[in-house]
Amino acid sequence: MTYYQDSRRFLLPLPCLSKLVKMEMRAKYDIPIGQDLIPPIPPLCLSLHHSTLLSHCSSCFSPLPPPPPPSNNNHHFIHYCSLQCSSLDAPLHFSSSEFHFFHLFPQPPYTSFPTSTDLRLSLRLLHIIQESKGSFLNLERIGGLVTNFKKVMFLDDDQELCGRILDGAKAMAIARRMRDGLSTNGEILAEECTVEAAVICLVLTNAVEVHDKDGRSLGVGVYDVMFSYINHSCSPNASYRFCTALDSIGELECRICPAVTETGVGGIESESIINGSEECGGPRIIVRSIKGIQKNKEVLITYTDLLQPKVMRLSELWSKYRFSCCCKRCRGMPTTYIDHCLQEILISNLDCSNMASGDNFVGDHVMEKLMDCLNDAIDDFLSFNNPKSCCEKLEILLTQDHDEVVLKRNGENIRLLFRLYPLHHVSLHAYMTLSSAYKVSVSELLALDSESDEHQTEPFSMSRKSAAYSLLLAGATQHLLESESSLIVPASNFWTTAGETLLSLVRSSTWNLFSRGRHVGEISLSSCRICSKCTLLDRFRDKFTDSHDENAEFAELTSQFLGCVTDITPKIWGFLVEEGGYLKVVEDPINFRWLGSRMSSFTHFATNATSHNADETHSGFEAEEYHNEIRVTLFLLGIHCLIYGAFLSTVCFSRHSPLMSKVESILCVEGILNG
Ligand SMILES: C[S@@+](CC[C@H](N)C(=O)[O-])C[C@H]1O[C@@H](n2cnc3c(N)ncnc32)[C@H](O)[C@@H]1O
Repeated sequence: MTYYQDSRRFLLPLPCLSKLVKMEMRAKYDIPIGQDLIPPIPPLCLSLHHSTLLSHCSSCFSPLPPPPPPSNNNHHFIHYCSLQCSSLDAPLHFSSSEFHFFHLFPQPPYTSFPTSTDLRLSLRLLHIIQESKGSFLNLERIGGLVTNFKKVMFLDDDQELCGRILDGAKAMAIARRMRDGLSTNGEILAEECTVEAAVICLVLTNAVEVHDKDGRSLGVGVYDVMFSYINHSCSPNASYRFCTALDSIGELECRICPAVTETGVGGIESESIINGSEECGGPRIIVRSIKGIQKNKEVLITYTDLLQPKVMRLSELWSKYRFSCCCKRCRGMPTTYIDHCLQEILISNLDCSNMASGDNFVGDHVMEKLMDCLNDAIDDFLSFNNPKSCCEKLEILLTQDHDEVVLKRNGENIRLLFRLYPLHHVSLHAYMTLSSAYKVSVSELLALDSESDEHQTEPFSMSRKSAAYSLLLAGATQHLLESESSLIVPASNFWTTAGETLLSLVRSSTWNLFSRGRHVGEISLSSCRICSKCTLLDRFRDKFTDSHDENAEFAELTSQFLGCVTDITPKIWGFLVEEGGYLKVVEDPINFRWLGSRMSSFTHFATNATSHNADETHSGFEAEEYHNEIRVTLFLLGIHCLIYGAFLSTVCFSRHSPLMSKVESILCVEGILNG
């Protein structure tokens, strides 16, 4: 064995540096959009986050009833929902030395990458591999799974990460010694915990966050090669979801198969591959096509947030997975439309057309400044429980000119005046945060005083803003989806949220204030005709079944939906944005043609904003009629958004998706579906 001496004086055995095998998954046949590609796969092993240890079963991840108050007798770190789960998982908890790890480190000491959860998962995995007689001769691939060990520990210049992995490996080794009744006093040398370090690298390379049906992260898991061989793309053709062991009944053929992309010494012996046990009660993973995939084409998922601009995606993929993405979206020359929008800023005091092509001096400084402002506002909301201040800061971030002194390549200092582009990724984050921060402010205000008229107008104005921002976010994502169809996953969430927010505005009691003394009876919204122009509701009632051509159905329903919302939105947008602020700049949240003309002459951006005083000429009975009409139109729009969001969720996550059930129950409450 060759030894390698690195700058921190750790002595590690240098693994074989030969060319490595690279694996991927390919489609066995032509596969249309919206198809499950593999049967649900059980996990190899799982670990709950520290924050969910008390609330969820450590074996099957199902929610537990609230725990009894702590006593001297119930000082357990992990809990189970049943005897069956306990008998399945407790032996691994003890024999992997996870139990001893908890006793050594009752409070999670490792908070950054690798976290204490990663280390517990690594202990479990190491034990499972040893029990299945797996080999540790090739530390680049253990149990069939790639570790990136050499890249992380030897070739990379991120010494901090390498140091953290070694610290974690030592902590694992101490827990394992304690389990074996050995002394834990002496210092553990790096060469004594090489295998532990390699398993941590395996976990960092292959583990996925496991979510519950509401999208909350419960813990992390490693799945076998059928999932772990799937590579990343920023323009993926597949998504994944989790289901319980009970949900996964029924036979499904595997439509994808492993393929070797680069062969070399140290290939994969089929007997060294480990598989998850069907007995395991933990969440299964299923992969699904979100685009049509041709036979023999590679199946790809995303490892990162696709609404980030290229530079942020590349940096995250490098720091977490140690590769430079060369997918078609990252390679695009010139930059793809979506990446151009996500990073575009509008400079008002420079003639950009006169800038030399090497003058890309704006990027990093400006991005950092914008991200700082965004994070500061989000902190006010989430850490300091001050949604109002968050909204104020974000409205300023979106509306005002920012200035920044930057250094040009030629050493010259230049003062830039710039503003966010409405489709910039910081703008999209701001819309998302504003929608929920206004919603929370409404509940807080109503909780204070819901009686007087005076106290109803402010929450009503905030409800309008919340609805407007959620519609703008969904519309902006749909606009980007037209050039990058893998955005279907966020689009599904955003349309559903927009639908819910619009319906909650429709149900606001403040509408009665517009009745001028006369009581506006609850207008029977459910009895108004839903829509004669599209088949969305009928298709929803059929649960989007019986399609003979999934690709064509997707295109058809999208076009029907866009046709309807493009017609409906201008009738209510003026009303939603009446309160002013940044929203007044947005001419239309669905059809972004206005961006072209408005953005090319930036100086007109703020001053030319459309005036939406839609009801200034209305009074008395007219005003009442006007508001009833607005309310019905908002309702109609909300229903369209909900149904389309549910449709997209069936494409990404099947007809049994949680969003589909949520929309079903909302439509039942609204009287549109029979319960
Ligand atoms: C979960 S594994 C995927 C399967 C892996 N290719 C293998 O050979 O087993 C993740 C690792 O695969 C590699 N990988 C995944 N997507 C990639 C991409 N788009 N470009 C380059 N390497 C990629 C990286 O090394 C990454 O850390």
